[in-house]
Amino acid sequence: MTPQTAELAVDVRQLRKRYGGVTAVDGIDLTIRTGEVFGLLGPNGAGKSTTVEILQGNRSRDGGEVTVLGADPGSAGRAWRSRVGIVWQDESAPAELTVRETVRHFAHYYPKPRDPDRVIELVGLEKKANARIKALSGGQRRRLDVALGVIGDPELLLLDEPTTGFDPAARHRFWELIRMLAAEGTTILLTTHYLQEAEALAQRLAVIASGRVVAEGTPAELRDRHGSHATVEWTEPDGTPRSERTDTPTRTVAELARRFDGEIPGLRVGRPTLEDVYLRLTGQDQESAR
Ligand SMILES: Nc1ncnc2c1ncn2[C@@H]1O[C@H](COP(=O)(O)OP(=O)(O)OP(=O)(O)O)[C@@H](O)[C@H]1O
Repeated sequence: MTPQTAELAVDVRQLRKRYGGVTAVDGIDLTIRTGEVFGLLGPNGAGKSTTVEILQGNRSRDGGEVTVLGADPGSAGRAWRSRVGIVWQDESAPAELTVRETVRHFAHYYPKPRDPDRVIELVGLEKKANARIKALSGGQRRRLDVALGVIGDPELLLLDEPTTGFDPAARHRFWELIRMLAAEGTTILLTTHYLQEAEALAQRLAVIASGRVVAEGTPAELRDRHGSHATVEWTEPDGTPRSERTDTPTRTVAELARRFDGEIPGLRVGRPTLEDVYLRLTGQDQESAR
């Protein structure tokens, strides 16, 4: 193994997966460095879940090479599994058990688990520690799923849409948890539909559409590379609102300042958001404009 590959927690080359006549993953390359938080973005049906399931070793592939923590997930054993944290979307934990009983029960599966009560607190379920699973709300249930994903103190955490169904406070609490795990050195891959979430958490992102990577980089790189124009908005003295798309907003503002001889009424300079870039990259900007 070269030093470079040793630094990679996930190394995917030309991954392919078909379901009958449907090509779900069409030659994806992905590298995730050890200790990095990596976001996988893409519209419904882009191939995100399929990719994550292959990385987890829960789905076979039709082509390509996949290395996760130094092993092929298709053939890796139990010791490898205990190093990878997975958050299931349909966890079949027994509904009659309480939250604390469930987390303690799952802790037994791992050689070096985290403290169950600490994990319950981390996901914000301390007030529900003695509640039965069947009495949890959907969002509380998802938080329990996250608790079960991190109880084994994994080196790599694979999260497929972890915050779907969370209220805003729970989402922010989850972000804190991810940041804390990342600060402790956990490598994290998460798929999400929330651009704000990707931007808040991920050091690098890949955008996939129709089973292919259409862009990869830091959120700032994606914005700079794929969303060049800024928009300058102002109001004319007769009250008419005006706007101009430009690559040189500073020059536009300077010209306006000269013309207005001082304050420019209604001045706003907008840069494309990651969401604008994402919609363009995935071909959804035309769709949403229609
Ligand atoms: N078990 C399956 N059998 C047949 N087709 C499947 C199966 N799982 C996924 N697909 C198809 O493969 C493609 C990729 O699906 P996948 O679930 O990986 O996308 P996704 O990016 O996770 O979407 P979403 O954001 O909606 O969860 C879709 O066209 C989907 O219909």
